[in-house]
Amino acid sequence: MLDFYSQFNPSPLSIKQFLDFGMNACERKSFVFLRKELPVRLANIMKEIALLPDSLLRTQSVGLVSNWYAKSFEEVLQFERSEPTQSNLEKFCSTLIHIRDRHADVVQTMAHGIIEMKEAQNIEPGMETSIQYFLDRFYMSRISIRMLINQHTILFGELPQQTHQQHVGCIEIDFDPKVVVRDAYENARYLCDQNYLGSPEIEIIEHNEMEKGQPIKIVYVPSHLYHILFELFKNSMRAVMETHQESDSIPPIKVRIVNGKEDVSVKISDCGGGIPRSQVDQLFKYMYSTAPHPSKSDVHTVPLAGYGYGLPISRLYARYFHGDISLLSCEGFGTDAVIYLKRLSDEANELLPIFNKTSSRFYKASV
Ligand SMILES: O=C(O)CCCOc1c(F)cc(-c2c(C(=O)NCc3ccc(C(=O)O)cc3)noc2-c2cc(Cl)c(O)cc2O)cc1F
Repeated sequence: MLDFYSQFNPSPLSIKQFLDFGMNACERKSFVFLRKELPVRLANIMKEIALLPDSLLRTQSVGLVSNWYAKSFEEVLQFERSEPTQSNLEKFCSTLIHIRDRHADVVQTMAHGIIEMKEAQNIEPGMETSIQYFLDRFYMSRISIRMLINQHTILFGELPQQTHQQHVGCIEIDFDPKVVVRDAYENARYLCDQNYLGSPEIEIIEHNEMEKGQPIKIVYVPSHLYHILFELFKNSMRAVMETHQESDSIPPIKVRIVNGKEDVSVKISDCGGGIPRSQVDQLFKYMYSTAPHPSKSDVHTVPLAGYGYGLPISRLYARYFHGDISLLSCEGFGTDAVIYLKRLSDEANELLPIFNKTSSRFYKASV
């Protein structure tokens, strides 16, 4: 069955398609679409997992993740031919929730697999590139599968559909990015105060070149933008506090939100001393997570640094709907991080990895 479903390409949806479907959502149509699309997306990435270098594939952690995918694949397949009766629709919904919970810790578990592999043997040069290639595709696929599951379970799950018409599933229509900028800043600041007994202030400036004087509103997934901003604020605060331990005046973090024709850009500027140009690319690497691995500290002192996966995965969230993140550091002064989000929802298409001969040839070549 894996071979059967992996021969289909995943079908990318745009935010506009998510919206149009969600506005007058029909559970039966969603069920018929997902019972095919989810196995296609799962099978595509499971074929890539099987192509991983043995030293990684054989680790306990990757074995665990691989089993979760196989089990979830089987569970969705049970609905392949079932009638869309009310009870089957309910069973399908609870199966999706069960699958989402099973895969909650995939990121940490994969990170642990990389650590296990590093401990077991030294890394051949080509390996780092193929693991970077794989993890970018693997996490992008995971983001897309969780997006489909969230849309279905929010639209048709038990939870009473939120009355405020602003939401369609996890997409917000009339979304003010300032709200999530403040949210992410406050939460990062809380951790910063705990770690450094202080934190930089924030200044938010808006430029709406398209509708002068109007507040900037976008159609986006707030939780995705939150994930990106929380990560960037943590990094900025860490750099600023590390370089201003002694001095009593801490320079603020400046956020500029700009509404352009193609993109809405959110620039985060700090005076954290910046990093050497040669080190910037390392920040996006899964293998060279800069941060020391968090000790099993008690829950309320969540370390400011995670597994060093925050930035690469944040970039995937930005790229998922064809946006991006750019890091522009001036060593000796500070760093600008720019988040680009597609402004028009019909251009914001899912960016999905496709398993085919080219991608599998990549693995053979680089191992
Ligand atoms: O997720 C995690 O675990 C956190 C993983 C990440 O942890 C980092 C972190 F938060 C902040 C920095 C950092 C530094 C720094 O640290 N500068 C001092 C140094 C000087 C020399 C060299 C060198 O020679 O290599 C490196 C750094 N300067 O600017 C940034 C900076 C980085 C990003 Cl992505 C950002 O959005 C804003 C920033 O201000 C580096 C990190 F790596």
